[in-house]
Amino acid sequence: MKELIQKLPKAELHLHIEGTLEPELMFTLAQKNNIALPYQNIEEIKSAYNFTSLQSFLDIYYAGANVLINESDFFDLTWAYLLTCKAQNVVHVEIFFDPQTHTKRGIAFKTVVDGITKALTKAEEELGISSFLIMSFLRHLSEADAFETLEQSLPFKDKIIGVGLDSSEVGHPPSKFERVFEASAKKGYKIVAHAGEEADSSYIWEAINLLHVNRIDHGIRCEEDVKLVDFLIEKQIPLTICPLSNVKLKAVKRMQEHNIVKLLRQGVLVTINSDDPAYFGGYINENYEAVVKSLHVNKEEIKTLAKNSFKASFLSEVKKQFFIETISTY
Ligand SMILES: Nc1ncnc2[nH]cnc12
Ligand SMILES: [Zn+2]
Repeated sequence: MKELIQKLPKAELHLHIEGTLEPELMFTLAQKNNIALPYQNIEEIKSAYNFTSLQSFLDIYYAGANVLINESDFFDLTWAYLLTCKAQNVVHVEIFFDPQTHTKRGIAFKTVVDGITKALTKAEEELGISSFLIMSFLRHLSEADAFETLEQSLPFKDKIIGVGLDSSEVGHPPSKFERVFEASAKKGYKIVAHAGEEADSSYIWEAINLLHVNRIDHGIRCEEDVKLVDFLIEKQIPLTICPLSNVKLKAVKRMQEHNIVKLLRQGVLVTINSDDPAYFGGYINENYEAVVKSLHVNKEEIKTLAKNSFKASFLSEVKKQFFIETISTY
């Protein structure tokens, strides 16, 4: 199975580029940019990654992102991730970035976008990896703040395919951002949102009915509501699930209890993704392997998961079909 997972072409649809900051690069950039870290060495960084909830992770994740200052830092971060994609046969990526995490610290929107997109362009040319960029609004901040970010993004619209919603979920429902998502859709952005990761299934309904999402990020709490699961199946609204993340952040107790395979067998369009791989102990292949090990999926189901990653992507129908047919030959 490990060999099959490695060989299959895959797309990654739920990946926060700030969440690919490995401790080694965090340390190097901190020294280069003269940023104080609350850790003396790489071992101390790694041992801080013992999360009890989404918020306990986010506190450390935002502190880590403080080392990203220059365009070249964003380039190096993104390029390192793309090299891992190449090694794992990930051929298409749809990457999130959190503009507010950086603009709040005085880093220009342009610095962030230029650094990331230069790496994405190089990856297309040199590694054959295609990509789209999605900017996420931080839901713990205000609606006004999100509107300001939407405005800032407009000069870079040709580089950004869509908008998302992430950060602290409970207490910040999709309804808080209904108007800014409506404005984003009017500008032509595609729409995704984190929902039902920690918060209940009503957040998923809101993401569908109020934000009009193209897909749901996480969405694992859909299973609380049979009508919602039926709706996801009927409309084939994709869920971008991140198994290792869910266990690390205690959204799911143990991998053996994860519902991804149950949802897959019911006909939900689920995909496997890594979320913040530098923090959660694995990139995409390690997520597939963890699911195989604990949930006894068979070869055909693995292939379906890989096919789903293309089906749920923003690629053209022709490209989707090409990858789906290629996977069928394995
Ligand atoms: N898993 C996650 N949930 C919400 N916001 C995030 N930002 C980065 N990773 C996230
Ligand atoms: Zn996420």
